[in-house]
Amino acid sequence: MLDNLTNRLSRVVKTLRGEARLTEANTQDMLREVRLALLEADVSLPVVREFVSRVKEKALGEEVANSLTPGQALVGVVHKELTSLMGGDLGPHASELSLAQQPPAIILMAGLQGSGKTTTTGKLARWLAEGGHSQNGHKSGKKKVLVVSADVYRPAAIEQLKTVAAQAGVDFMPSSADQKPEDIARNALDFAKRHHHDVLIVDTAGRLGIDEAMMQEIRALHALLKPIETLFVVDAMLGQDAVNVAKAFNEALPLTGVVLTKLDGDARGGAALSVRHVTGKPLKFVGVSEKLAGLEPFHPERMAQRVLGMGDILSLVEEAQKAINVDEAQKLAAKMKAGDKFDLNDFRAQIAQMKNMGDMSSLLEKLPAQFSQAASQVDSKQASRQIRRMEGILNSMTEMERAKPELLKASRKRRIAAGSGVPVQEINRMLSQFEQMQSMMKQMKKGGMAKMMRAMGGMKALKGMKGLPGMK
Ligand SMILES: Nc1nc2c(ncn2[C@@H]2O[C@H](COP(=O)(O)OP(=O)(O)OP(=O)(O)O)[C@@H](O)[C@H]2O)c(=O)[nH]1
Repeated sequence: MLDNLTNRLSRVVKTLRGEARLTEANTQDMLREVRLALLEADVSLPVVREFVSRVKEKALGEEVANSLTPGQALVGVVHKELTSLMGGDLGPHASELSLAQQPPAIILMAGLQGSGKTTTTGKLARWLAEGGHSQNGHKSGKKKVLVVSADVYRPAAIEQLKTVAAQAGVDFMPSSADQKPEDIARNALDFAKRHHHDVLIVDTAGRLGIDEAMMQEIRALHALLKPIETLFVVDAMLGQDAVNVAKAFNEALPLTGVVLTKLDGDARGGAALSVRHVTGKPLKFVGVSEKLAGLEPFHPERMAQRVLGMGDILSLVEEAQKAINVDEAQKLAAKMKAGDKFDLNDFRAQIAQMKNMGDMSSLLEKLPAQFSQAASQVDSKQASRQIRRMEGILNSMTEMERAKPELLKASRKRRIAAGSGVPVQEINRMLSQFEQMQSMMKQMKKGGMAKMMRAMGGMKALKGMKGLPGMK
């Protein structure tokens, strides 16, 4: 469901690295991606518009300014709004079935032909009989369930319900095509009362499209039975059409909830959000297979998390902050391995990567034990300052100069000093340190080098570099 939202958001989170906070400008891309993802998933346009504007409002609001990173803040806002769109705003138990009625609690099933009404009746009966139901978050035990079909137009429908009732292990009330739907309902209710059923589920006739006769019939059944739950069953594959069907049923009947079936198919899932939005009624269940066990209670929060692939995105946010460019890191490592070709251009690239990985202190914390002792003696603030100064120097040099710093004349060094705001002595010191480092590299054993590379930031990005000795 809504796979694209995860993908698109991941991409946006990546581009947000390095941004200090969410602004009108940098959220624009994100909002466009969210919009596209929802439209691709078949969510209807008005719903998309409203959702996007809510995310925008929240993202630019107060809450975000104080949060850790823009990426996290953003995903947080989308998650919250998605939960609310899926029904989280209706309260924590809105998705639960309500059965708190003098038994039998009656559930009326409504929907188009082929939407999965009969199958869902069987699934629901089984689920209740097995004690899957909970009230206010607490399990409420196994139920004695009776099912009946008021579909007098299609005798096969009655047979079908009989079969699923047997599979579900619940009681089935026979009915026949020559009876009136209301008589069937009355008889079933009477039978359920006499036999102390906790729940009576009434399956109704479907039509190929919305027609007035069908609506009247189900309204009459509703008036007679006064069900505590009137569930609208809708096929997720209907896509945009689901909205119109949902609207018609919602106007004809006081629906209490929605069951979205066939979510296991090619359905893009967006219908769920639209239906929820146009009816204002909670999604209570989703059908995820043809089998009787294929029914899942709907949890807005969990579904939103699943849609967002929350774990993945959050770890991606962290990854993005480290912002290690894998290609770059591999190139550098290859050069360091060679030992001699590592010049100031590479050094500059490396500094940029280290900066992206976060401040020095957090970087040092990630070092393995053998390095952390030395690291603890480093003043990380000072180190960060030092790195910034080195970067200033390197940025003031040309690429050619960085490749062959030994050619730098004194007059040129003075100009670099002026350009970077760092005294000439410090430039000289840096250059000679770098020279030492280069010769050290040449001498260093390859295994030792690999170890050092791995230590630098616990570089996940270097994982793929099997070629280096000492690398796993
Ligand atoms: N894959 C999948 N198939 C489902 C699901 N729910 C129902 N189906 C299938 O959808 C088809 C129609 O389901 P029915 O339960 O017969 O539909 P109905 O709404 O009762 O149709 P009528 O009785 O004609 O009004 C059947 O082949 C079911 O097996 C589901 O969640 N997933």
